[in-house]
Amino acid sequence: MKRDKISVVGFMGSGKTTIGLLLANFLNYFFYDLDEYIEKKEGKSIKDIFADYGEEHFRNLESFYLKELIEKHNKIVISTGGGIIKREINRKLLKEKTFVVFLDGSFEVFMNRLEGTEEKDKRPLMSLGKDELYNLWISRKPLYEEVATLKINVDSKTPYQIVREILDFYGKM
Ligand SMILES: Nc1ncnc2c1ncn2[C@@H]1O[C@H](COP(=O)(O)OP(=O)(O)O)[C@@H](O)[C@H]1O
Ligand SMILES: O=C(O)C1=C[C@@H](OP(=O)(O)O)[C@@H](O)[C@H](O)C1
Ligand SMILES: [Mg+2]
Repeated sequence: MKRDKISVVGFMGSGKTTIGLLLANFLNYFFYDLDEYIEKKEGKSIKDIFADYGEEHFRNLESFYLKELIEKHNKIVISTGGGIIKREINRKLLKEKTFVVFLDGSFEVFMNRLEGTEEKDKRPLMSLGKDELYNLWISRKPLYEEVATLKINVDSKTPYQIVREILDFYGKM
């Protein structure tokens, strides 16, 4: 049976928020960006949650609200945050309940998209050094691969082209 819950995973700057919204519009599905959902529910920005309570607390909220969204809705696209695959329980949920789109690409492309923008300031982990961020990407890559139903390389493609590719595959399922 075709899954009507779609999740979008990938590293910071890969385009999850952008692509998820466009995809949901094409499919006429509900759209939730998990980071935005957490901010709304908690009345606090991601940046402040990290600063005031630390990353572990953010990860607890992330797991809780991912489960809530997946359980509550059908015909939904969920754009996750780049660290969603850190916890096994999240990976299991994504794999079992959603059609997972992994936005793959080059580290340099992702970093260039965020460099010098206010998008960078919103992401607490972007204050890590370049080497640490690169190591994070390398360590997470196999986890994105593990959950992926569909992997798309997003380098030098417009959001519209990426969504077309997803729809081509999803439509044939
Ligand atoms: N395919 C693309 N080509 C060019 N810029 C993109 C593309 N996808 C996203 N962007 C831009 O990159 C930045 C990060 O995108 P975003 O969707 O917030 O990524 P993520 O949610 O994965 O961190 C935004 O400024 C967005 O407009
Ligand atoms: O990679 C991560 O651990 C994070 C990515 C962010 O989301 P985006 O991937 O949408 O930037 C956000 O969830 C938080 O800052 C942590
Ligand atoms: Mg995002």
